Amino acid sequence: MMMNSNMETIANPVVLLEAKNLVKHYSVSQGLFKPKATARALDGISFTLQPGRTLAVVGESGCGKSTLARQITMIEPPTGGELWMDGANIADADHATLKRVRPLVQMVFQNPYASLNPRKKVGQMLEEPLIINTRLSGKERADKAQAMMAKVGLRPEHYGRYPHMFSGGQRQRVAIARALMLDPKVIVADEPVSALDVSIQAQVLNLLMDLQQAGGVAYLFISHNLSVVEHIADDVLVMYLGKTVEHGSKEQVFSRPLHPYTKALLASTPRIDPAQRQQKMMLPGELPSPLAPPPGCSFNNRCPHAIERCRQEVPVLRPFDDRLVACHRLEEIS
Ligand SMILES: Nc1ncnc2c1ncn2[C@@H]1O[C@H](COP(=O)(O)OP(=O)(O)OP(=O)(O)O)[C@@H](O)[C@H]1O
Repeated sequence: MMMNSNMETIANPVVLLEAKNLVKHYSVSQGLFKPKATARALDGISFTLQPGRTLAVVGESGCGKSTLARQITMIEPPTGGELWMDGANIADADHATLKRVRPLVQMVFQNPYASLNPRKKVGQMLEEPLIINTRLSGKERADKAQAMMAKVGLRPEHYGRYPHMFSGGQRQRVAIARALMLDPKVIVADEPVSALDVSIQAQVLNLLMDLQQAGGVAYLFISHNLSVVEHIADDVLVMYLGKTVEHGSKEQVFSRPLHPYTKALLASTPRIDPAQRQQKMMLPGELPSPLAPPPGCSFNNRCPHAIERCRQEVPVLRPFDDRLVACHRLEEIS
């Protein structure tokens, strides 16, 4: 976790991907004869990803996590901000640059039942990215696919099988293998274990961690499940209505959450360690619509500490206690 450019260079000189003030707005129709509204799905998100590290992005459904995934994987361009990867700002890159950089970021989706083509055998699915992006021979592709299958814990005979012949956990292993075929530097994993049985989740998480240790890939790990995040993350970015409210190391955020929203999220998560259990604090109300966020701090209508200033002034994300937090009242409530 880095606070400023000096610390960044000292702490870790290698930054694989950097998002600077990333913005994604969608124009939304409100019906006939009504002007279009703007949904601020991402409203100025910044972070860096380093090799071998996992940044978890957490927040309630609708806070903008999947929108962020689509920007990082270059599925759609952001409305504003910068996204630096391999020396290029891919938020504003030409076709040739995108073609070069795209293979460096791969995605693992939530549902391995939907993300794998039911008509293709595992071998075909693994070799497809190689056919498109490399000039390897058929034999070389098959060897690479088999080697990757071994890495993710699949057996050689799985090569000729279709997805329906696998369990959920095995399908997710296939999806992970496919994501790794082009040796990406970054993998965006969007709720990669939430569709799996709880008994299988730890196996897949451990596989992701082993692969990271062996190959140095960075994960942007999107999840609403904080128990899973506690298991896998190095750093945590908490999002609320398209904005970062808290961003720090997992240890800092989990052991001493500062933003009232982070506190509420953690309080609603079952913790194994009794020392980490907190007084239950339920979040009142629902996440406001990104079409009409409340003025001032977007969390003010649900925050137990909100004062008049919170209803008027947007809090900036500022360094506090070795992390970044956006709250006017930190000094009083921390
Ligand atoms: N293509 C789109 N057009 C209009 N609004 C959109 C579009 N995509 C996302 N949004 C809006 O942006 C906000 C963020 O959506 P997003 O799917 O990124 O949230 P999320 O945190 O990933 O939620 P979930 O966990 O349910 O997927 C939501 O209010 C959503 O309605």
